[in-house]
Amino acid sequence: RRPKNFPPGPTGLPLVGSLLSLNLENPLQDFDRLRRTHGNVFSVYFGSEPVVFLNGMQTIKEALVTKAADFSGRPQDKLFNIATGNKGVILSDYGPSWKEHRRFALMTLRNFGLGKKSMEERILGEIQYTIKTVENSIGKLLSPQVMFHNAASNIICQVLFGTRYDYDDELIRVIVNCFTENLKIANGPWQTLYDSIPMIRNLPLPFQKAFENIKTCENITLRLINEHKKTRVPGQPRHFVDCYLDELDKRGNDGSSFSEDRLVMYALDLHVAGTDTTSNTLLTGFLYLSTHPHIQERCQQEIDQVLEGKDCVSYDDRNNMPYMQAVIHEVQRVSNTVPLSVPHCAIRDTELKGYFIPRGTMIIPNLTTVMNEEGQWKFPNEFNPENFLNDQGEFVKPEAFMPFSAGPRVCLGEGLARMELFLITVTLLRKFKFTWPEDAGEPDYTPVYGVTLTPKPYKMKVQLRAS
Ligand code: HEM
Repeated sequence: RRPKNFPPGPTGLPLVGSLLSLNLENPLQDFDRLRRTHGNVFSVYFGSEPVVFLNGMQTIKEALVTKAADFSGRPQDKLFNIATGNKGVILSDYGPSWKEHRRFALMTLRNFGLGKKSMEERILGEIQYTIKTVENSIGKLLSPQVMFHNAASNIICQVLFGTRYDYDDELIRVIVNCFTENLKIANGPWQTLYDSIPMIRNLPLPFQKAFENIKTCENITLRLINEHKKTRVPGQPRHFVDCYLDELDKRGNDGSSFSEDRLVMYALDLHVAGTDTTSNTLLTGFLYLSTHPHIQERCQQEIDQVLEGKDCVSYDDRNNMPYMQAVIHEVQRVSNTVPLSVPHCAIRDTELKGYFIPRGTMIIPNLTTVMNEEGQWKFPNEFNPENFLNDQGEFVKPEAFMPFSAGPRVCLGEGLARMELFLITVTLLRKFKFTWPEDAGEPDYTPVYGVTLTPKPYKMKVQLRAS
């Protein structure tokens, strides 16, 4: 039974709650239906645990920004908290250790202390390999899935370890396999069963694979970190790992939460958070660009004009490319890459929109309901860069643009992700023309549901543009 004045929602059954009435393959439509019945704040029982859903820009901002001190926790004692030993940053609860680590990453990623090579150079370096892959497909069909996945993964590896890996490298293959399997577990019934029925946690059921996968990734990352320790010069960091080791030296035994043990999980967290998200957004982008030739051509006109005489694009060029900026933001809006954000948790007893929310309640901000919210967008249900342009053709960002969520937990890699999306899209559009194959039938824009939304596999035709 719901606590008094708790957000309304469907009646559940003992033990399973409402799970049997949700389409677990893709519950987004069910959540939409519940919103229409119960309003912007409703609750659903996942097993015996009540979970509160937040919908629409106004409600989500009120919770995550205005009442940030009440809503910025993370649920604890769940499968992935236990499997990661709570040592990363994504699932770490609101508190000094999360705050210190978050601040450190933001500072380091903002180019302070990453060594001689800036973030931009690292991205542009990796793009050369992407160009080669596309060049090999000129006049043929290109399946961009693996290419974008590797580009995003390698950019993070460049930031973390100053290294890139060949596309068929064994180490990357193992890590990617572990991530993919764990994302599937994170999104499937075994995680729910583990979380809601504690007495089955030690049984040899499929969720044990999540523990094995994390151990495998930890061992690989630990080996890499140990190799870097042999060649590092203290005070001259080459990458994120060196910066962290310098920070450890500086702190000594000051009782802070920094430790080598923590670094391993931290590096893995950044890798997992930065790979599928960015690559799925790029995949969605090129699906729309290859099926909307007039939008692609208008981007190319702007790119040619602004970059005339320049060897390669720089991130600053975005300020002279309002149309390109609008297209990339529109791609992020329609790709809705992280549809349900990462679950939050109420840090103390609180209230929202007149409802009582007890401490420890799991909170899910449904970002999907903001990305296509009626009244917030000129064209909420179509792919149209006009959503980000004013009458003078200038780039404007509506308040409802929040694919990275909002508040103190807002995506820590937002700056890096935006730089990647801009530099990769502009470089590829400048050099190549992408078209939808005549015999491929109508494009299917419906994504495959998961922790991140993925476009269905597709192929595009590639031609070299006249220089
Ligand atoms: C298009 C790409 C990306 C999208 C759409 C995206 C989206 C998100 C979202 C929605 C969250 C949850 C925020 C919340 O809890 O309310 C998040 C968290 C996070 N993201 Fe991203 N992200 C992207 C790229 C990246 C990259 C490249 C990195 C790596 C540097 C990264 C690192 C993180 C981390 C560490 C968190 C957890 C932050 C915390 O709990 O304090 N993300 N991201």
